[in-house]
Amino acid sequence: MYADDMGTGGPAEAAVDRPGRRRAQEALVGVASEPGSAKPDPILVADNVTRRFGGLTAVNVDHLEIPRGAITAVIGPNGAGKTTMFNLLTKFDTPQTGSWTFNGQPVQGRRAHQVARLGMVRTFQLTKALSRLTVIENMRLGATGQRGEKFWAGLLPFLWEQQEREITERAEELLQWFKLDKMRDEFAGSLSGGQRKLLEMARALMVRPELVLLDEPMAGVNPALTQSLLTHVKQLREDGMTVMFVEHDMDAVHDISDWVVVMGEGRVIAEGTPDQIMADQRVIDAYLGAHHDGAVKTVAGHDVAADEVAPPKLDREAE
Ligand SMILES: Nc1ncnc2c1ncn2[C@@H]1O[C@H](COP(=O)(O)OP(=O)(O)OP(=O)(O)O)[C@@H](O)[C@H]1O
Repeated sequence: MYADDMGTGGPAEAAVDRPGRRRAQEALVGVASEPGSAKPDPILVADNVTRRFGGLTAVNVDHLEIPRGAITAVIGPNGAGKTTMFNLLTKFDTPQTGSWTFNGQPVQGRRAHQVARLGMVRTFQLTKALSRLTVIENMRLGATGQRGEKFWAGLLPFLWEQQEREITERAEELLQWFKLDKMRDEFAGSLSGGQRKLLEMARALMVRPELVLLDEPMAGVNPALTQSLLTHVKQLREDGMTVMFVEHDMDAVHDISDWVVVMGEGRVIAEGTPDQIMADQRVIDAYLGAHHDGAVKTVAGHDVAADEVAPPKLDREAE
């Protein structure tokens, strides 16, 4: 895990070679580009997940497998059910039907904090950093559930103190990695929107997750911090983590993802590599292309009206 490298100046952010990326992409060679396709080593497998709000079916996913060690983007028009799906998978919401396993273990019957302890955590579209707590206090809260969870640690103060010390050390390391260490004692409310997104991601990592779900991590973040965020997400993959992220910015999707899941009206309507997805006529029709609902999209860093959007041709990440 990357935490071990962090004490010595942080992970190799500038690393040109990305074995994690190569591994993830090689593992996906030969995987069918179709909804519900089987993956060689899925970390998450979901079946028959439905969530209705009154008469509206927000999520209706027959089968979904998320490849381990890869970055999977979840894209789709507004209201497609992406956030609701994240809420369900991490038990922030309850479906009408469905079952899913994480690392082969059923998630049913567990609550959100227990799911986090299993190793699956999420961040939110609107950051949840508690503005009247300092940055370090927010980080320490991210470890909730670790603290005092062992019976003997609760009884023996020195064990508890040791755990507290470890939590603080990890928080300090993560803050350093995200370059938030100078803001350590500032109120989270005084951070910029982008810095709060970084804090949110750093806080999610407090529980040493294996799968991180990021809901629109780049939304509202200025270009300089966007790069930093993308670099951090790529580094998670290098450190062996699996990432799922909801994103509308197709540049970001193409830049960092190994696999793309497209949702429409609650269903998974397509899956594939970024190149396959951007050339998929159904996806162009449903989301990327002329029939999109008039929203403005970002292509190659420029905002254009949706009906001007051809399947984007974007520069690939430097190998
Ligand atoms: N708590 C709720 N009560 C009623 N309807 C809801 C609720 N949460 C979501 N919905 C509806 O479910 C549908 C899916 O919403 P969701 O937020 O999951 O979409 P999304 O794909 O994440 O959209 P966006 O890209 O705009 O964030 C929408 O029609 C939304 O209005």
